[in-house]
Amino acid sequence: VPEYTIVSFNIRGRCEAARMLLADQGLEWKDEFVTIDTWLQGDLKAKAVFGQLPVFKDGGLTLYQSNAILRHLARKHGLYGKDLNDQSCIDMMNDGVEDLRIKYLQLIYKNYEEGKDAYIKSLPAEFKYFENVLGQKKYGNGFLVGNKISFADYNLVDLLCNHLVLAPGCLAEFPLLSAYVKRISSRPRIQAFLSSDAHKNRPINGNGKQ
Ligand SMILES: N[C@@H](CCC(=O)N[C@@H](CSC(=S)NCCc1ccccc1)C(=O)NCC(=O)O)C(=O)O
Repeated sequence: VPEYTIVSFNIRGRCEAARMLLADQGLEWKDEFVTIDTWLQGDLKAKAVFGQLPVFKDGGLTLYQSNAILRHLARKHGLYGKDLNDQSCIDMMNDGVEDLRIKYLQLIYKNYEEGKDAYIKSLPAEFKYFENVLGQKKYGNGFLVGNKISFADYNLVDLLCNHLVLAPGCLAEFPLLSAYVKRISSRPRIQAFLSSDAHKNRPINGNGKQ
């Protein structure tokens, strides 16, 4: 029986990065999808620490907050760098990814029709920071920090994949970011996960906009 359970809406949303991490690491998990009706009628929301999904269960541990879930898995599975400095740099990078994710979600859920064009025009200014980070890597632009994948990489790749749906050419002027997304998404288990029906049939967001 898989030790991990993800309880979420049937969307990629804030959990797909964790699913990508689990798949890449060869780890099993169970997905429990909650409908909006169940969520609003049931006591799931009332029991949720912040009244939100996703929930992650690891044996007796129940975790909310998608970034806390990523960090928990990173600590358990060696995806948090080689030392304390790496951990802090990885935290810094993941906070940068979260900043962009919040902007993306704001567009999707609050301002899609009116805000889409301006948001896409603002992307080069956002992406150039990550392009610069990859350019500083002495390991040939391998990962955000050091020469080993971390939870921040799964989080960024998931978010960039969402952006490639929103604006297909958005990485064209960022060779390092384009190569980075290709390289990580073609890791065998990630490639298998991304081509699975489970992934492909899951909408990116909860309101059908992408
Ligand atoms: N900081 C949290 C944020 C979790 C979150 O926003 N969860 C949303 C759903 S996931 C998401 S990306 N939300 C974006 C906006 C949204 C709100 C309500 C429903 C669907 C989407 C949620 O549970 N909404 C239901 C509710 O609040 O009753 C995290 O990182 O997990």
